[in-house]
Amino acid sequence: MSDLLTVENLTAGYGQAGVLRGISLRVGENEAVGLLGPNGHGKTTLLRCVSNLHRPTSGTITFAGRSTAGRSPRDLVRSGLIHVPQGSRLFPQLTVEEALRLSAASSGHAGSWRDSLDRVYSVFPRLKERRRQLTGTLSGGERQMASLGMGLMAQPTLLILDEPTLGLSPKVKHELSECIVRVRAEVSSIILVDGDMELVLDLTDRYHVVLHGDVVDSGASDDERSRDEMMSLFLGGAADERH
Ligand SMILES: Nc1ncnc2c1ncn2[C@@H]1O[C@H](COP(=O)(O)OP(=O)(O)OP(=O)(O)O)[C@@H](O)[C@H]1O
Repeated sequence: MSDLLTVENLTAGYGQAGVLRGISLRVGENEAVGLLGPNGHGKTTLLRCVSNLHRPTSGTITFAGRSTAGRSPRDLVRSGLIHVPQGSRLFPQLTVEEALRLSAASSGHAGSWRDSLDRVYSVFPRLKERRRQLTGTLSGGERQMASLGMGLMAQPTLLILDEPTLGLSPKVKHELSECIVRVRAEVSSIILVDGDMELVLDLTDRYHVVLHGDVVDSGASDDERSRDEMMSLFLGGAADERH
């Protein structure tokens, strides 16, 4: 499988505080990769570096065969690297459909918005029902669907989803995860970060555990053996924090 994204020896932080400590990973074409790990260990920072929303201190990132260094987030969006951030904000005064169209236009796909819209509505029937509703009045789950839908409207090759189910009830989470299964059929590759380990493993092919800014464990997501080991890594990492 050829690589769509490679991250090599990446370091990054905020001021004097180092967060990423030489982390490396790769995402293949037609692959969904999950990032797992306790809060505050650098997953979001890594994703922000990949999208050039945060500048790494050292290391290299290659997307679709080209270095991302020095490229604007907008340029990366136009080349198919789409990041749906944690708690992403919508435009509350726009209807669902207006927000979806805006996403197509701002990512350089204004000409094909109708086809994209049909695809998004087939992935998220709930968004079709709500298409004339202002996004500011959507429920939490619907808001997440709209954020993911906006991501799809940008015609991603790599779709980065950071905590899509954060704060959702189990029922809504289940509905959203079914949508993510359908999203997978629409895009080449996905990086998924979520606090729900089972959900991440169910929706991905491979996983990495990120602890203290580095990958400490990786494997196939359907490998039962690793789940227990992962839990102890998590709990060990969280325990380190408290000491
Ligand atoms: N803008 C910022 N300024 C200073 N420190 C930050 C900033 N953003 C994140 N951090 C710190 O960097 C560390 C890593 O945070 P990051 O959000 O990357 O972790 P995470 O693994 O994604 O956690 P979570 O799952 O809680 O989002 C944390 O200690 C966090 O407080």
